[in-house]
Amino acid sequence: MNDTSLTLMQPAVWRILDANFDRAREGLRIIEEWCRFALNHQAMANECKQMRQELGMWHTPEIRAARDTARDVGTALSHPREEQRTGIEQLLQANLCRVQEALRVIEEYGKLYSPSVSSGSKQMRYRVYALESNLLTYRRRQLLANARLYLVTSAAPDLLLRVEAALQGGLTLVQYRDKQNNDIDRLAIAKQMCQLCHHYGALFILNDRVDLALAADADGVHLGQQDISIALARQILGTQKIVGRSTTNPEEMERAIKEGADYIGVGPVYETPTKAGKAAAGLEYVQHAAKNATVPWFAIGGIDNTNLDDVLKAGAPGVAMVRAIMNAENPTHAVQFCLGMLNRVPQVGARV
Ligand SMILES: Cc1ncc(COP(=O)(O)OP(=O)(O)O)c(N)n1
Ligand SMILES: Cc1ncsc1CCOP(=O)(O)O
Ligand SMILES: [Mg+2]
Repeated sequence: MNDTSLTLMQPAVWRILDANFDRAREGLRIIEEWCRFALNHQAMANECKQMRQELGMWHTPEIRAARDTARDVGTALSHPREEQRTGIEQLLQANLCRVQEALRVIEEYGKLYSPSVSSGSKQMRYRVYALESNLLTYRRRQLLANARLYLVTSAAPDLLLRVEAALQGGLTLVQYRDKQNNDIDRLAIAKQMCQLCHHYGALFILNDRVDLALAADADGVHLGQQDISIALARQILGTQKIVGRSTTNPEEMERAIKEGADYIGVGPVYETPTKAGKAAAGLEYVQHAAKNATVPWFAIGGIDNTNLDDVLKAGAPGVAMVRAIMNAENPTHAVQFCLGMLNRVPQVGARV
């Protein structure tokens, strides 16, 4: 490019850089506020702050002087998706994308202005990708730590409608458990259920199958005692996904926690046709877990509104249910009733 065309082009490049320095800083500020005031996460808030300050140093007076908002034809442009935010996940995701796009623009047009700014913007974009992963991971673990009610699904002709009804009741943790369908149907259902859960800000866990959990981009997998190791599950899913393990006695609990389970199932508390042939572990094991579990845990097995109070009195901070919700006439009301009982009992000790 010759000097003349470069000189003619320069103001336009400065305007582009000016707009994108602003976009990147504004987006980072929005994410920083959530990290600071909602998550109380100083490290992530500081990471946003440091990147904003670096962008401020690159945003020179000559670039700012090129601003011409009056003649900016883009100020009148909009899209419905820019106007709506259905939840905090979508708000954060929209601003993370905004920052990443702006940094990509700065990287490209910066090549015509300052190679160091261009390369610096590229490095900063990777920091924003890492921030996005860390934010998502933190959000998953926060949701898991705060979950009191865990729906484990069973076969139903209106499965997704029932799960949605349960989510509308305030459910925040769902496990898709499917012992009948072939893998093609399982994966199709898993992808739909995952999308549904995320729309409601809930976690989606897949039972048994790490491969399908990976393919469906589930938030995690639940492993039984006969399933693969947690280490192998993490090798396949990555370290940012949730891995749960079933336990029926103190030895299995100790082993599950030692191998790094993010949460454990404790049960079956009572015998249940949903898992026929499995002996009940009883309330004694719930009491043992209440005294000894050092990770989030959920009592499971034969629990419904007739015995939930007993399970809570035994010390369970959270419960997993299949029939009590899946077979309920109104899953929304069933979830609301159980959450009402669960939330009346303060969570004893940290669930993290
Ligand atoms: C929360 C929770 N706890 C225990 C189980 C049982 O899982 P598993 O032992 O793998 O048995 P199946 O569910 O595969 O029959 C669970 N699914 N969820
Ligand atoms: C999957 C599983 N693991 C232990 S008990 C159980 C099933 C619980 O089903 P329900 O809540 O209908 O008794
Ligand atoms: Mg299993």
